[in-house]
Amino acid sequence: MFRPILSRTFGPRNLTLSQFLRHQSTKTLVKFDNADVHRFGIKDPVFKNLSLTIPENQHLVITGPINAGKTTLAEALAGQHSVKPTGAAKWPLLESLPGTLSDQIHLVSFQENSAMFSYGQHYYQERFNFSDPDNDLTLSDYLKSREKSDSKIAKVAETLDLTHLLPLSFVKLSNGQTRRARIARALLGNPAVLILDEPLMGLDIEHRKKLLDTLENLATKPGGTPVVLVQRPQDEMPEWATRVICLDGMNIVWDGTPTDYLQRILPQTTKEAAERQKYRQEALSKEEGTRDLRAPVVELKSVNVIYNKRKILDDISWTVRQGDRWALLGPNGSGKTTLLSFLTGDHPQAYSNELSLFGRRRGTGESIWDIKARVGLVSPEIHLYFNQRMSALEAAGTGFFDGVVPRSLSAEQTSTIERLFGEFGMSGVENRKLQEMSTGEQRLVLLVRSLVKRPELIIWDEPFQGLDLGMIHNVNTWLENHMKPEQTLIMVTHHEEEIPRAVTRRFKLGAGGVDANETGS
Ligand SMILES: Nc1ncnc2c1ncn2[C@@H]1O[C@H](COP(=O)(O)OP(=O)(O)OP(=O)(O)O)[C@@H](O)[C@H]1O
Repeated sequence: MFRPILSRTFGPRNLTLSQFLRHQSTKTLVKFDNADVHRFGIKDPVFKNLSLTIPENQHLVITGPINAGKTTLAEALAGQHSVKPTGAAKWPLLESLPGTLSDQIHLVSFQENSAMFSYGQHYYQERFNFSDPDNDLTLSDYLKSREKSDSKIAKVAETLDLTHLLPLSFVKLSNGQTRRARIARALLGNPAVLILDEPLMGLDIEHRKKLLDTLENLATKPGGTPVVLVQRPQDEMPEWATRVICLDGMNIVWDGTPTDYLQRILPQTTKEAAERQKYRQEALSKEEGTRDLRAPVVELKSVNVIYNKRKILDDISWTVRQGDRWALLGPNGSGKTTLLSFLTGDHPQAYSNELSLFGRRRGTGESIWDIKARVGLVSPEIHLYFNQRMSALEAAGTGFFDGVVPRSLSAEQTSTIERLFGEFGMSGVENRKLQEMSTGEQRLVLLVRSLVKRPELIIWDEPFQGLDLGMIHNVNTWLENHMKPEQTLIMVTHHEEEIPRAVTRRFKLGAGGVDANETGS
């Protein structure tokens, strides 16, 4: 007896006939066959004997810890590195298309890197100068430099929730808005293949979902664009991903389905979440009854910030006391960075609001530098100002002077930095240049910079961008074991699961800074 042909299965993967025929006609997007991948100017290959085949209908996620080789693999897939022997890397799907690989494959990186962005032409406080007209490069101009058609721009802007920001100066966009703008520009390029390196970084939960939905649409529609995502292990796995590759130490160490991948990491994340909650509750109950005795470090009373008739912060009141550890939360554009700029002395509207810092009302004679001397700050914006040729020691050392230009350091200052590098698990990093370091490592250097002068108030705005779980663990251990009880911490994150367990309080801004609320845990 024969089974009817339509109910028979074919091939090693037991596909139905129609699946089998589709499978047979599926082209290969890229194939590396025992390839040695070389970086320009470096003798030894960065990947040795790399064998990897990606069919066109596969939706690939590349993940792994810091320095695992994720970005290098993405660059290799985009044809940006030389490969030996000749012919060991092929892009069969693209062979018949006009142009070069770089015309067809767009690799967009979202890692902080001052060289990628013309921020240097601007001064740091410029963003907060509400009266500056929008006659700079606007978001609309920025998108037009890639695509002239207004209707195409309007469509992409709507998909990524950027429409209301089109007339605004690019420099005034919030961190998450800037990233969405860069993704919009990448989508407007209409590439044959799109590779995105950490696109979720800095996006709030709603916009992460929106972006993944947009990419799903792009990748899975008939005749869609193959999309490859590079992500941190702890990032959301898109439902439409069909394959996950894990790298470590410049090797592929795991290759499988998203379901198997999630099963591998789920038990660990669930256990950690339960431990965090328990630790926080204990810390909160310990301080019960004593908190009100501690001096206020920050007091905001009915603070308002309005830009061009738009209320960014609306009637915000908040008291931060010495030794508090706060998470400042809220969606992209809700005003978190604006609020923090009040606390670092950078916002011109601080004087017209009721604000006291370190027990002194703003506008009663102290300078910006008096305030900065008592505050240690890390933020994605500050990161952009660092010259990549600086060494880790020089970059961290600028924290003593509240600037971004290296100055000579005393032996005592150098040994403070060395001690902090050790406490953050990065001993021996002093002479490495920033440009040789991953984003996460650079961010750790800047975290050390924020601590060198042992500031009374530590402000970490999205400190964990680009950090892997091991590095986040090191920072948490530092907070628990080395932060002084009298030091105060305020940190911003978009990832609930990344809030260190030592951080016991939350202050949440709603869209437009309204509905601010305060919770103990
Ligand atoms: N000078 C300005 N003129 C007009 N609007 C501005 C100006 N500066 C900032 N904005 C707007 O203020 C809002 C708040 O920006 P802010 O950077 O404080 O948000 P955020 O909560 O830190 O966002 P993210 O999570 O994306 O970092 C944004 O919508 C931004 O576009």
